[in-house]
Amino acid sequence: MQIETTPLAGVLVLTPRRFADHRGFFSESWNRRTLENAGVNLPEFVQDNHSMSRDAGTLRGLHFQSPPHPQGKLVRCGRGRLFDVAVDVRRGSPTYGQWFGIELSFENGKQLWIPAGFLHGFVTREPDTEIIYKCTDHYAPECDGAVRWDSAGIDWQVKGPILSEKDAVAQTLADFDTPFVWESGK
Ligand SMILES: Cc1cn([C@H]2C[C@H](O)[C@@H](COP(=O)(O)OP(=O)(O)O[C@H]3O[C@H](C)C(=O)[C@H](O)[C@H]3O)O2)c(=O)[nH]c1=O
Repeated sequence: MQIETTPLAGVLVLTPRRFADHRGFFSESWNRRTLENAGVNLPEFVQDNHSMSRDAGTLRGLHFQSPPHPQGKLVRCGRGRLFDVAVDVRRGSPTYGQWFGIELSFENGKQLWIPAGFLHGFVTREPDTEIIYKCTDHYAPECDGAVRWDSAGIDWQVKGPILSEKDAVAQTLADFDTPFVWESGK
């Protein structure tokens, strides 16, 4: 397991080992003990999500769940290719409003750990792209929120993305009154 830090404290890039042979490959996509042995203690996951986006240029985000049901997410790409982004919205964070993006694909097997306190979104780079992610809290529609994809200065490298109705009318980051507080060292 390769573990890389990012410029946003708490956000990690994880790359599980792949055992390739003449049939293809095998990989442990999630193993708590492997991470704990490497000094990474993630919260408990209680829900797995899986979505498929038919067209390249489909953008889902920027989403969050506010307290009391904030969600940390461990994200990977099961098929195709996508650009995954986390935006720091923890009040008081030295990187408030900053974003980190990375290409996740079936080919590269990379995963992005995004703690609670971040907006999350992605744009697909290929048709029929599937995203699979583990969440640290259950879906709570009353806590579900969105911030406009184009209001955080993110270089999505996409023009006219395919959006849900909800995402098309979301608030801007400038108008967002974050419910998350920076807890240094977390
Ligand atoms: C998120 C979620 C949704 N739903 C239902 C609610 C809607 O009827 C339907 C589609 O939901 P939505 O349009 O919010 O799905 P996405 O646009 O893919 O949203 C997700 O995409 C971004 C990138 C995320 O990080 C979040 O997990 C989530 O916000 O699934 C559920 O039943 N459970 C859930 O956990």
